[in-house]
Amino acid sequence: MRLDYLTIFPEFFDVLGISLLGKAVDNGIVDIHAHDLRTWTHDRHRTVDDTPCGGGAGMVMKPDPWGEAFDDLLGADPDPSVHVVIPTPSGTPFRQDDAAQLSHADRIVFCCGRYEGIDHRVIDYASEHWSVHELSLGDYVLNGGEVAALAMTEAIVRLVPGVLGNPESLSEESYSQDQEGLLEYPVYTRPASWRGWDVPEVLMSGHHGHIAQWRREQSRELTRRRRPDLLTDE
Ligand SMILES: COC(=O)c1ccnc(N)c1
Repeated sequence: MRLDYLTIFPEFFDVLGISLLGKAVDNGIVDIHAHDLRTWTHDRHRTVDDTPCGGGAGMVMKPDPWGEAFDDLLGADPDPSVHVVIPTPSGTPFRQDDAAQLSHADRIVFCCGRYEGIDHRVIDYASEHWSVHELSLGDYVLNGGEVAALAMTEAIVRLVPGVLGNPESLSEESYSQDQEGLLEYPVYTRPASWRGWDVPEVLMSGHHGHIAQWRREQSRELTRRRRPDLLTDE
């Protein structure tokens, strides 16, 4: 899997060389390239933004640098197997299913906008050539798409075979299919008693059936309280 990041702050993505994702890069499972969008500017000030047509506050990212970056990175031939991800507060919610689908992609290009956003014609042009995903992490605004791109990257890449040491752990996580899309149950480890709080007895019983039932009940109760929208049968 090759991941490209178009951004005016490429140093944001230095962090991807650390920990699990760093190992995935070392093992050749993932190939990461961060690009400074100003590479594709030609004026003395390396300008990437301009005033919004129609007026309004702030600045909009000019289309030209993006188009020239696409030309260099992807060429002009349409290829639906290339996924262009635009992190934006106006995107569709990024969910575990999106991470799962994108974990099968061979190529993902993250376009990290700043200011008031990217000239919409960039998205229109990309949509004619590649598979475009305008995705939001949640109902809040960030200063740029970089932090969101990092979060999406981690959610996606950890699902790629060979990245996680123990793929078994994926099956019991929140939102995983094996968890019926419910929130993950509370977890405990030693000591059995800590500052007056004890590990639930059932988890110390060694009775796998009872433990599995307790965990299912905990997941459903937690989901009912925090995310009733995830409960399909109620
Ligand atoms: C500039 O990007 C954002 O502000 C952003 C991106 C993805 N999700 C969000 N909730 C915000």
